[in-house]
Amino acid sequence: MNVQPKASHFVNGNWMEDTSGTALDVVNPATGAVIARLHEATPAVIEAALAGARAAQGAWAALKPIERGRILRRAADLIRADGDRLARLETMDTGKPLQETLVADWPSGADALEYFGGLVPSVTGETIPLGGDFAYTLREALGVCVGIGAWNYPSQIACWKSAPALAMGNAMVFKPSEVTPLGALELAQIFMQAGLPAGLFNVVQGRGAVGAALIADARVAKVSLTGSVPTGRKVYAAAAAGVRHVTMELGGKSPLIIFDDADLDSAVGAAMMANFYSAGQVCSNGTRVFVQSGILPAFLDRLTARAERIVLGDPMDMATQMGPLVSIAQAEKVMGFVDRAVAQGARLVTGGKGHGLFVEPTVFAGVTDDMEIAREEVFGPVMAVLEFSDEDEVVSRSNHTDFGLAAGVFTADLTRAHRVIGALQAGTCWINTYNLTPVEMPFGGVKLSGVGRENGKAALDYYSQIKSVYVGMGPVDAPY
Ligand SMILES: NC(=O)c1ccc[n+]([C@@H]2O[C@H](COP(=O)([O-])OP(=O)(O)OC[C@H]3O[C@@H](n4cnc5c(N)ncnc54)[C@H](O)[C@@H]3O)[C@@H](O)[C@H]2O)c1
Repeated sequence: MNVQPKASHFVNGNWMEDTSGTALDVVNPATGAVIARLHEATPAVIEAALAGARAAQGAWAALKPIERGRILRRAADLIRADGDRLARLETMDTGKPLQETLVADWPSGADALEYFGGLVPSVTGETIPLGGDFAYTLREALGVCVGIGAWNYPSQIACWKSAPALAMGNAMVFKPSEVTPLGALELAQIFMQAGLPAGLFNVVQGRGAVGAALIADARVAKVSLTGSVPTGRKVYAAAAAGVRHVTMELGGKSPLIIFDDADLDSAVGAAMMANFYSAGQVCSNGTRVFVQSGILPAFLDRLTARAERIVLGDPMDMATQMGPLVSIAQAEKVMGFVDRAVAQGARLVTGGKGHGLFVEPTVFAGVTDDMEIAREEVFGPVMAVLEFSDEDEVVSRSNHTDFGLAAGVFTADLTRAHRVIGALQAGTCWINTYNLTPVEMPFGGVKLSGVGRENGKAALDYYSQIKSVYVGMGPVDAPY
């Protein structure tokens, strides 16, 4: 399958190339082969993208919302009609197994386009009676929005950001992760086929400096980043200089709490989904698995048996359940965490070996709160199991982190489930399941894990601003 795009960038409705930009080779993580050669955006490309977005946005915002929504819903249909090819491309770009990319990545992106396309015509302002006079509010677009993506769900991220942005009448300049640049270019083609006017969705490639150049531009009203906390700090600070709106979807070290009375198989299944899906490269992963003492031996037995059956291999093979990590740098980083966890006294229950970009599903037990493996985001298939005895203790230990992206609770006692969720400092929570992120549900973090929400009705608030209009109905009574 030839995946070399016609050019590196998609700007103002056309492919755009500038070979004076630094080379950007796209590597298939499973084979090591260079599958596409791109160039980073130069100042000329960035200027063309921002100018095109600025020029197109006003007329787009002036359309009836139902007309904008129709184009997004058409884009969703086009994605679904081409689902197999798009999934293969995503697998070649990321290394994630086809059995995942067929159901999770582009399909979730299509859901977002359909959802926000259908939702936006129902967005209204309010009228405020003031005793004769009255006020009303309008929800207006922000203008030009910049989206910056991570490499773990590149196409889903591009859709999750562009769908609410475009629905509300904004234009977007999207910079994919330099590690996975291909999916966003496909999305740009899909939007054009669906009838999106030129200039409203632009893709520019590049490393962090290209993202930084976009954010610094005075034409930009908002930046939405999916990335790590260190990058989030930089992007947030740069956006603050121009007082721009932000959405920050950052990292996590989320707790998954399993009480003695939980259904064992469901809890084990969820813990695996929370650590091994996408080879552990999921921001909301429940990487601190707190297990109550009474169920711990049975939990570890069942978990080990199931983890050792996970099929690692060629991600294009439908039998493969776990592919390589996205890059050799990421694999080396993950193996560094594994080695240090052993050195710090965590008990390796299963896995622990790396084979190039492939890392075995790994479980550590006997993990204590102070170990690095319990404090830092690993972003690989590495689960840390921590023992606890009572509810107050586990809530306090769960919250003992600067992150706050997600959390999960497994128990048969529903009162306890809601009580514990109420006490956890996390933006996205699950009871008796884990890592399900339907587009209807707001998603995002608290504390260092982020600001703002993607998905759900809430996301539209983050791509719009309120205009208040006071209407005077009588003579003006001036004191002078
Ligand atoms: N909360 C979420 O929704 C979510 C989802 C997926 C991934 N993540 C997080 O993303 C991280 C993994 O992704 P990554 O390694 O690609 O993240 P990263 O922070 O290294 O990069 C993210 C993006 O930011 C860009 N960037 C880097 N420096 C920049 C700068 N100074 N200005 C503007 N842009 C800049 C990168 O080029 C990339 O496109 C993990 O921490 C993970 O938890 C969060």
